[in-house]
Amino acid sequence: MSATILDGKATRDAIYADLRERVAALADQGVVPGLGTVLVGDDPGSRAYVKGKHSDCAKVGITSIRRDLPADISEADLLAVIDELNENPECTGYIVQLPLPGHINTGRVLERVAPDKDADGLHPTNLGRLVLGEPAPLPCTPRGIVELLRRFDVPIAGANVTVVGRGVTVGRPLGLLFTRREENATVTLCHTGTTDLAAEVRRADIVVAAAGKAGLITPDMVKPGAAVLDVGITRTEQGLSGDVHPEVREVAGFLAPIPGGVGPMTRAMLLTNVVEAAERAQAALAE
Ligand SMILES: Nc1nc2c(c(=O)[nH]1)N[C@@H](CN(C=O)c1ccc(C(=O)N[C@@H](CCC(=O)O)C(=O)O)cc1)CN2
Repeated sequence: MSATILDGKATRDAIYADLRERVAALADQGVVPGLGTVLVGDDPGSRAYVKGKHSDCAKVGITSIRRDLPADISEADLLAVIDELNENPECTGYIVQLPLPGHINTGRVLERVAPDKDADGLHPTNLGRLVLGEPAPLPCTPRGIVELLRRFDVPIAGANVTVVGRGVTVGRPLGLLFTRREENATVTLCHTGTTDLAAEVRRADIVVAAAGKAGLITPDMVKPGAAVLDVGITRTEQGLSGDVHPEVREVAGFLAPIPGGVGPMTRAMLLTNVVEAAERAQAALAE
């Protein structure tokens, strides 16, 4: 039996149809959401992701603002760009594309983003709000994963979830999301110090692989019928590889593959965060 594919592209298209209507409703009230991106250097992957974000904005009717900066920019000059976007009224939300070059302190840069303009949900204040269960923009990949599972009716409440990878953009915030009351799952967060990864994966109803190690999750590690979501991307001369071995498709009940699974949802959740922030600001003005 082959897994049902969690189709991120079709789901993203449905989300964009809804966002287009919400952006039009905001425009009727004189509000135009604007997404800014800050890209440092010329890593081809990061360039492609930023380009994708701007083409998505055009599809939905969001204004886009680009700040493409040289790889050797000083941290002080980068912080000045952040300050400018914080003040720019056309930019209602923005992101700093990660990873940043090694000479820049990523934490210091993300902390400088105004929390109300943090479209990525990665500002410490917004991560703190997530811990506290307060409304906040949610990190895009974790939010996209939960949204994809919901839309395909994969049961989350009561599920045992194993997340492989403890990075700040995926693994850690995803653990927080799955354990909120709304989701009510039980999470095991695995990392390089996990002693028996296969055992942790084998007892999971939902597996999220975000380690960046091609083919790490093999069919023998997966409980038959489990939902498996691939997030780790490794680029080789032969093309893209995910963390999930291709033969997992024969064991899993649901599979979010690379490409076409979680990635398109990451993009869709970014625009959702931007539209929601504009709606919140509009509602506050109307009060
Ligand atoms: N500031 C941020 N930086 C990064 C994030 C993030 O959410 N915020 N996530 C990733 C990169 N990323 C978006 O920025 C991203 C990664 C992958 C995809 C995607 O659609 N992937 C395709 C595969 C094609 C490919 O990667 O070449 C897919 O899975 O179908 C979208 C966005 C790190 N940085």
